[in-house]
Amino acid sequence: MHFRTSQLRLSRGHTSSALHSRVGFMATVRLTASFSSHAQGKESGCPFGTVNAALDVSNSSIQQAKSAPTPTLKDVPAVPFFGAFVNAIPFIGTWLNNTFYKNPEANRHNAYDTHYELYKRFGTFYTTYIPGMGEGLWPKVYIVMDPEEMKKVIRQEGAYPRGLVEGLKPMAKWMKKNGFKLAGAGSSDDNNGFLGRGETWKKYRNFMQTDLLSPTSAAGYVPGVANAAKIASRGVSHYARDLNTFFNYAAFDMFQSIMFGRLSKLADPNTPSDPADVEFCQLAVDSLTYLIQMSDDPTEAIKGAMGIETETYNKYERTMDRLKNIVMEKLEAFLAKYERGELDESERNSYFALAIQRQQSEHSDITQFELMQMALIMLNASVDTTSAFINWALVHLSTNMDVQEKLYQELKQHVDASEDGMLSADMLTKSKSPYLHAVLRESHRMTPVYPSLMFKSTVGDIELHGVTVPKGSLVGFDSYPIGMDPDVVDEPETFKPERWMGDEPVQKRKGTSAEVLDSVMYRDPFSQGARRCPGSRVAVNETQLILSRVILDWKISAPNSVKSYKDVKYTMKTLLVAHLPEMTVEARVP
Ligand code: HEM
Repeated sequence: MHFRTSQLRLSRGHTSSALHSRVGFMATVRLTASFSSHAQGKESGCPFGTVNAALDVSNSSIQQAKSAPTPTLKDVPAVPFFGAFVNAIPFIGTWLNNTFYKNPEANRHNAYDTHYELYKRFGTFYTTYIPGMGEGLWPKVYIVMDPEEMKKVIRQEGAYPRGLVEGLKPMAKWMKKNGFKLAGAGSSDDNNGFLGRGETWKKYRNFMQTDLLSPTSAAGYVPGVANAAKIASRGVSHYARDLNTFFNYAAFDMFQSIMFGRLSKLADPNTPSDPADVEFCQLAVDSLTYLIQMSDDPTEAIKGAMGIETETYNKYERTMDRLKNIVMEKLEAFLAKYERGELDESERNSYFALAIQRQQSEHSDITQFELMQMALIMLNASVDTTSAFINWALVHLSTNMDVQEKLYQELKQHVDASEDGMLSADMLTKSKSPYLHAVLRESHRMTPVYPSLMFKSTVGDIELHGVTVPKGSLVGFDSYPIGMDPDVVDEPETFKPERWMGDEPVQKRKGTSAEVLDSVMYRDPFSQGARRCPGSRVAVNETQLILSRVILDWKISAPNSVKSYKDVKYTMKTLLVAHLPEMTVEARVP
C-alpha cells in the first residue's frame, strides 16, 4: 500500500486507516491524544529519556510562521545508536515506538509523507538523530526550513564546506581499496579527499567543474544533447510500458554526448546498442541504490560505522568493481584516440577531451589516473539522478493534459520558427520558454527528487532562530513541506505552473508565509554554495531538452487508473524514483 501527502493532511481532520496500518503512526485526529501520551513518556516508564523533549504541538508550524516569526526548537524523540529510527531496534522496536515514541516509520516508499508528518508535529525547526550522519554516538541534526537561517550556515562554512558525499563512507572505502587518490588513498590525512572538505576536495572540485558548470560551458554542450535527445525520443513508443528504463537510457545518451561527444543511442531501439553501455546503465543505478541503502537503513549505517562489511556493502563493491572496469576501458580507448589525433570535431569539443588537455598542460597537478577517477564519479552520478528529475515532471505532464498541451504550444512555436527543427539553448531560456521553466519548478515543489538534499556543518557556534547551535553540528534544509501546506499554498495538490509565471505571483507571496518559496534555496534540487552539484547546469539542460523533445514528438497520457501524481508509487534509490505507469503515447506528427 502506498501513501501520499494528501493522506497525511492529518491536521485537516482527515482520517487515514491506511496510514495507521502501514506507518504505524497516529493519524491526525488522534495526533493530539498521542502527543499527550508522548509528553508522559518519561513518567510512564519509557527506558530512554528524550521522548517528551519535543512535544509542544499546540501551534502548527504555519501558525508559528504567521504569528510567531521565531519558531521554537523541537526534538524528535530518539534512542542511542538508532536515533529517531526507534522501530529499527531488534525485537522491541515496533512496540517501543508504538507505545512511547510514535515516530513516523520511514521506509523507502514514504519520504514525502514522513517529511510532511515531521513538519506537522515538530514545525520548521527541530533536531533529529540519524545514525551514520553527524559526529559521534548521539549525532544531532538540526533541520531548518527558513532559507535565511540556512544561508547563515552556508556562509559561515567558508572555503571548505561539507558536501553530501561526505556521508557516503562506503564509497570512500571502495575508492581507497582501489587506490583512488581522489578519496585520499595513500595520504596521511584521513579527510577522504574529494569526499571530504579540505584542500584536496577543492583541487579536484576546481578541476572537475571547469568546462562544466558555467552557463557558457554548459550551453556549449546543448547542440549535442539536443541531438542525443532527438534520437532518444524515437524510443518513446517502444518503451511506453517501461519509461523508467527509457529515461535512464536517455540520461545516459545525453551525458555521453557531453562527456565524450558521442552518440550512444541507447534509448533508440532502432539502433543496436553496445552491451557495455546497457550494463553500465544498470550498474550505475544499482551501485548508487546500494550506497544510499547503506546510509538510509539505520542497521546498515551502524554496522558500517563499526567497520562491518554487510551483504549490501559486498554487493556495492562487486557492482563498483564491474562499473570501474567498463568505464576505465572506455576512458582508455578515448585517451588512445586522443593521443593518435583521431577524435572527430564533436569528440574534440567534449568535456573529457577538454579535461585531457587541461590535465596534460604543464601547470596541471592532476595525474591521468586522477582524471579517470573524476570521470568515473561523474559518469556514475549522471544516470538516475537526472532521470529521477525528468520522471516526476513526466508524471505531472501525463496527468495534466491541459498543461502538456500548453507546453507543447510554447515549444512548437520555437521549432516552427527554426530552420532545422532543432531545439537550441536560446529557445530554452526562461524568457523564451517561461512555461517550461514553470513546469519544472512546480514539479520540484510537489515532488522534489528528495525533500532534503542540503546538509551543512557548523564550523563554530552559530545562532539559528535564536538558539545557539554548537560547532560541529549538522544542519539540514528541508525544502518540501512548506510548499505542500494548504495554509501556505492554495490547492497544494494541484499542478499549476502558473504559480511561477511572471512577477505577479511573486508579488502576491511577498510578506506572506509563502514568500520563502521564492528563495533560491527552494528553487531546485542541487543544493547551494560551493558544494552545489557541479552537474547542475548540464542536468537542467538535459532535462529541458529531453522533456521538450518528447512533448514535441508525442502526446503522452497516463492510464485512467492514474488520475494524479498521488496514484504513482515511488522508491528511494539514488533519489526518489517515480514508478512510471504504462503510458498511452500518440505521435504528434504521424
Ligand atoms: C537532476 C540531476 C541531479 C541532481 C538532482 C543532483 C543533485 C546533487 C546534490 C544535491 C549534490 C550534493 C550537493 C552538496 O553536497 O551540498 C550533488 C553533488 C554532486 N553531483 Fe549532482 N545531481 C544531479 C546530476 C548530476 C550530474 C549529471 C553529475 C555529473 C557531473 C553530478 C555530479 C555530482 C558530483 C560529482 C557531486 C559532488 C560534488 C561535491 O561534493 O563537491 N550530478 N548533486
